[in-house]
Amino acid sequence: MTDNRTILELKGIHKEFGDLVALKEVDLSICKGEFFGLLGPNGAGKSTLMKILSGFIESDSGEVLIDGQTVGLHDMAARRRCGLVPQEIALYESLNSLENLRIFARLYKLPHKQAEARSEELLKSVGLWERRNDRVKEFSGGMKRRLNIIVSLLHNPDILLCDEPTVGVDPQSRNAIFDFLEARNREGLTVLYTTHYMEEAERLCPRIAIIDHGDILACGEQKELLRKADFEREIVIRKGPDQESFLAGLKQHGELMEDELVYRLMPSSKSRLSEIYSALESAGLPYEILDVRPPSLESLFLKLTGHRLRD
Ligand SMILES: Nc1ncnc2c1ncn2[C@@H]1O[C@H](COP(=O)(O)OP(=O)(O)OP(=O)(O)O)[C@@H](O)[C@H]1O
Repeated sequence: MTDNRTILELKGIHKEFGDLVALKEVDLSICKGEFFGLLGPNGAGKSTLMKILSGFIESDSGEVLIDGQTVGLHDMAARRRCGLVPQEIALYESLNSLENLRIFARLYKLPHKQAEARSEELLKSVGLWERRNDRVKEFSGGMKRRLNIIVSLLHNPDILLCDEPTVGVDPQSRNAIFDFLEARNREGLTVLYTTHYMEEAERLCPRIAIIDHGDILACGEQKELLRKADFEREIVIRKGPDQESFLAGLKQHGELMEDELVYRLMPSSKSRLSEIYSALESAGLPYEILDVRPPSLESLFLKLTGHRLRD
């Protein structure tokens, strides 16, 4: 359950790699108990932000605060408030799952009894207890992902930083991961979840920030962001041969994006659907409306950036 107290705050986090600006003065505020999403395409700066938050790299400028206190790079007590689920699987393949957890428990300096009890509880919670003596290299991708997630929870953090934890996971395992994270979030865990999958942000994260080229372009409740976008629906039109004047006509009604097989028109709120239909009708086939649907995060992203989430 979310309460209104800010648990994690980023103020002006800036990071450059040579000439490349990976993060541009990022400000974000995350409340205790939130499931907050950071949505952006590959290369947007999500992992860089997660690495800064978990103390792997240092920002060039800016501050990270937990419960209002500035966190220094080597402030281990504060860093332990966070657990990081890295994008890459970080496990010892030739060891079994219990041995993996024991190694990480030692790194976290957990007392032995506590570590054993916590490992059992966590392995059971992701359905891997029966497989505790099997070597990780024999695991499916989804099982490795689940183990990767619980490693980051061994020390009972208050904040879980999940960096695209479902990359390469089949839909069934993906749902199991979502259910697991949602259950932990209901128990009070604050989750910061990065993804380039719109569907994941839609399902998991009531509040999101959209990031592109290191820049936070929008931040707020999903519903609010979509309501504020100056379009009420998205119209999907099957592509035909290029007709400059036809396309120019459509552009008068709103933002027009070109996809592989379709155009997506995001009509401004002033545009009338009937005018759009008649423009299409007079252009004749093969232009064809395939779908008229409420705006999605994908169309909002297109509108904000001019390109798709997964270009
Ligand atoms: N150590 C580094 N040295 C140089 N450039 C880097 C380094 N780490 C990241 N970058 C660059 O910074 C930008 C942001 O990368 P980052 O990994 O944070 O993006 P991302 O949103 O996590 O995308 P992905 O999901 O593909 O990892 C990219 O252009 C990337 O090439």
